[in-house]
Amino acid sequence: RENCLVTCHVNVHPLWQSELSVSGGTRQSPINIQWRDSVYDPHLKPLKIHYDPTTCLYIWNNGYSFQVEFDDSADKSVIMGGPLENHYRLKQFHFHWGAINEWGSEHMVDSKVYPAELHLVHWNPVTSTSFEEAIMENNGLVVIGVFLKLGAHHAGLQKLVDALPAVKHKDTIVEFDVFDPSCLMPSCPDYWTYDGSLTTPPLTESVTWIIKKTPIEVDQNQLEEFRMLLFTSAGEEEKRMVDNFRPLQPLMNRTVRSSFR
Ligand SMILES: NS(=O)(=O)c1ccc(NC(=O)CN2C(=O)C=CC2=O)cc1
Ligand SMILES: [Zn+2]
Repeated sequence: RENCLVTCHVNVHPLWQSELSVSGGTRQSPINIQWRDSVYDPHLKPLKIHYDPTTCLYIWNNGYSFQVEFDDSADKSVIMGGPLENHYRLKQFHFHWGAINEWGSEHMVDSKVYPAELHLVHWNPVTSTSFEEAIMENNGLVVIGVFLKLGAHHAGLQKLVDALPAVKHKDTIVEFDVFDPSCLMPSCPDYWTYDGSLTTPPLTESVTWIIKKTPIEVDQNQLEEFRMLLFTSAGEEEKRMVDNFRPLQPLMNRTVRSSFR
């Protein structure tokens, strides 16, 4: 007897309903990372991360996700090494998640989807004079992707979760003065890297993606706090902020490199 559960999900967020893909895009994100097709690159160095917790400024709800913004006026919170030729400055981090634990991440690994994905967004101060300029530059940005899986309570994340009720509605903001996002990094150094794009408009093909192999664990309550946020502003009919991920994009003529055998 055919007994299958078809878990399908239709992304209805207006942003992706029109699924505007950059016309003629050849390096769009997110993608499904096929582990067996990724190529080990022995020249890839370990990623070096130096975040200064005092560069943390505030959290805000931008109508797509909640975002933590950093003071990027100096080389205080930077990453280097890995596939990078110079250092990149941390500008912001945000998350993507689903309405239920069965989906939510943007990238997938061998078609495995995670309940959520963290993006730490950095820009190249050597080739650009501002984040806004770097968005338009080829390889102007580096985004580190970290998968979240259901498991143990994440103490570091909880400080962030406790602030979410204050940014429930779109365009609300709350001060968030000291936070070290390296507490959200898995201890395993392994990553994949490939050339891609922003996953929300302007979808520019300016991103060197670094996707960590090992997920971090968060608990059910923490994921449910994400799902209490709203896409909508105060006074509007409430729309829960869930399923804020872009559908998979074609790999086209790209190779995903791995830092590990
Ligand atoms: N999901 S992702 O690919 O990491 C992705 C990352 C970033 C952006 N866009 C921006 O950062 C736009 N932006 C500015 O220009 C200034 C603040 C701000 O949020 C879009 C998508
Ligand atoms: Zn993102």
